[in-house]
Amino acid sequence: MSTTKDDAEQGGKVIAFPAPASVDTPATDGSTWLDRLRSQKRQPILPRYFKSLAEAKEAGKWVGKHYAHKTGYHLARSPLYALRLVVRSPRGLGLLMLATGRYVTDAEGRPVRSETATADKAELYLKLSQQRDRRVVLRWIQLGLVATVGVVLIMVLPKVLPQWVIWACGVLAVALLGKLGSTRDNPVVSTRAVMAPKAQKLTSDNVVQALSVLGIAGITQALAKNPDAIGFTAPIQRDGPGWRADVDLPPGVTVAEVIERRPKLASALGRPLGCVWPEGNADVHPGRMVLWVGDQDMSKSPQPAWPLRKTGTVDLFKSQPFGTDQRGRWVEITLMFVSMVIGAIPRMGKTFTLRELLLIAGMDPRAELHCYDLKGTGDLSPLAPISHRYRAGEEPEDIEYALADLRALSAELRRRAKVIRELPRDLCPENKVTPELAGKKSLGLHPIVLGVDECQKWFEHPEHGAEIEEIVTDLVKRGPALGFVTLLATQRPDAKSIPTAISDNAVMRFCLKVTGQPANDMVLGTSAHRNGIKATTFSFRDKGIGILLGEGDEPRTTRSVYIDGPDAERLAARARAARVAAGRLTGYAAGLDLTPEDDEDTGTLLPDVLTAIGDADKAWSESIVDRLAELRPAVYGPWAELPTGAAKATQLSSALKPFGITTKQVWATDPTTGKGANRMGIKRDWITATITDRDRKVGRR
Ligand SMILES: Nc1ncnc2c1ncn2[C@@H]1O[C@H](COP(=O)(O)OP(=O)(O)OP(=O)(O)O)[C@@H](O)[C@H]1O
Repeated sequence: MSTTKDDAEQGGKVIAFPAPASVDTPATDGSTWLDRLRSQKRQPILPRYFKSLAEAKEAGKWVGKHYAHKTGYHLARSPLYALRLVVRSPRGLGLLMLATGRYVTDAEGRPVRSETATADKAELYLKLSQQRDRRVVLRWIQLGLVATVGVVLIMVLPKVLPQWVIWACGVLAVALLGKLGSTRDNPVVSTRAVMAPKAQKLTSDNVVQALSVLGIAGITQALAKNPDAIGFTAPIQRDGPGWRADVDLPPGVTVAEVIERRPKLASALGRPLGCVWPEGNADVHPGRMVLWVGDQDMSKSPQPAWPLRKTGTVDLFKSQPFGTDQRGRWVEITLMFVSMVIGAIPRMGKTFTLRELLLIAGMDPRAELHCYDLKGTGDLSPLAPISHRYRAGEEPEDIEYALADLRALSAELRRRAKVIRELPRDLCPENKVTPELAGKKSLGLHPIVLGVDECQKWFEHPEHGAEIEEIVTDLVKRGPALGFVTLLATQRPDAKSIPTAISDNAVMRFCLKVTGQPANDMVLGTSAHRNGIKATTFSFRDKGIGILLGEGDEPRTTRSVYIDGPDAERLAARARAARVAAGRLTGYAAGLDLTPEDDEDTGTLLPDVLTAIGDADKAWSESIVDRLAELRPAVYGPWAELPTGAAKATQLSSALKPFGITTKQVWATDPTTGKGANRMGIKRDWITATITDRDRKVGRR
């Protein structure tokens, strides 16, 4: 141990203090040249739209449309432009002749010559006059030559050139003269086909100035000591339809403090609130801020075309485009294995968001939809043609219906748990539903999506509220691993509307505008407001805009896709067609709805199948489906439209499954060819036995 020179003397003894170890590396930050090189982030060589085919196509389409619009705009106005050119061409001709006259007569030298026309500058005047005479002679000769060539051309060309060339030259001459005859204040093309947004450029001075007036002590003190205390880690640049600044806040200041003061920041920058979006970059440190300032308010900026709007089906196990962020980039959402709570004050886009999510789910033909519109206005009615269970309203019979469905879902949850438990490890390594397992019809592990608008009406129900809460809590807690997706929307997010056991277990949250911290934290989680995750800062104009939590680590401000009623119906029709093709049209959508009295499907299917089999003791499923369609076209018509016999058989098999009836290979004769064959079918006895069994159960009640 070394000692310092300042060794202290104590009671005659000399105590040796250890020399303070130097902890700072003197010259550099301690890193090597290679370390510094490695810590640098490489910017992509190619722009994003070159890397993804979809984005390249989107960009190409956009550019094409842009120029097509401009062309169309100007073409529509071309007669007006032509008229202006014709009217202005005489003035153009006059100006041309005037300019020629001035050139030939050397008018530009006149002022100098006049100035020298005095007795004391006579010699200079003489020189200039002689020069002018020579120049004028030369220019007259030039003019003469040009005029002669012009006259000759006018006389000769019409004889040698085709008529249209002469006309084209004439039109061109008039156009040039018309252009010459136009003034700067009165151009030929006086309006623009597209208007560029007049957004102010964002500069580092703007940013520093704005941050300095937010009243954050850490920033104010740091700037007082050092005007460069706010650092910029990259040049301020365009990023999508706005400006992006990568800012290093002074030590000790966090991005959450700035986010909390977003309205003040917007005011300091002189921009609308919907344009100013400070975000944290948690990958770096809590003081690294990405400040994005849009050209337009988020609620007004155009949203790119929703990729799912035109074509395609969906795999719920994969992420799907849900909305766009402030910069117009798609925010994706994976619905499998999550439950979701959507909250907002009325009229902010909660139902639209729920409907969009249910439509996404509906585009996966495997997903079984259970849709409940407790407001009762029919907002979810576009989903009815693809729903397994659907109800609008909160009348006692609606609640009875929902309860029966929930009890069935609860039983299904238990069945699934058993199925998963008993599956071999290699097929089900994580003890949860996988895409492969969901695709196996025989296992019945397809996604089940429950969507409830104004869910508080269920939980607050005086008679059944407690039971509903118990079942939904189970669906939210145990359901995700077993293929249940629960989506709950409410306009009154408090502990009564969505019981805490449910909201605490919802992985995904989407909070549109709310008015207070309790509602904010109810949807986005405890302390969200304190941590700067605030849906209270949205304005009443921010329809469909909310904070999305649960997809990735960071909260993301997201604007859901605007899908109105007719649009939703069109999308649902597409989804229905996909279901019909896959033989997955079930329940309400297939005309086989639940009757609450029996807690299970009764409908008329079994007697109908019996009628379809007729006197025979067995029949092929495809023949039964055809006869069913003749019997009740409105109910079974879509089944008979399936393209193949196998698809019809699958459809009938899934409809009979809830009754415990499994179709099997049966021998029958093809009525058209008269040949016998083995195909999927049903024996009469199976149906009669099931009906007898059911009647016995009902009689026992
Ligand atoms: N993504 C969106 N983009 C633009 N406007 C939207 C969007 N979503 C919803 N809106 C607008 O907001 C209005 C209200 O939407 P919605 O009916 O979903 O609200 P809500 O919160 O469910 O209201 P309530 O509580 O009364 O049912 C809609 O009529 C629509 O015009």
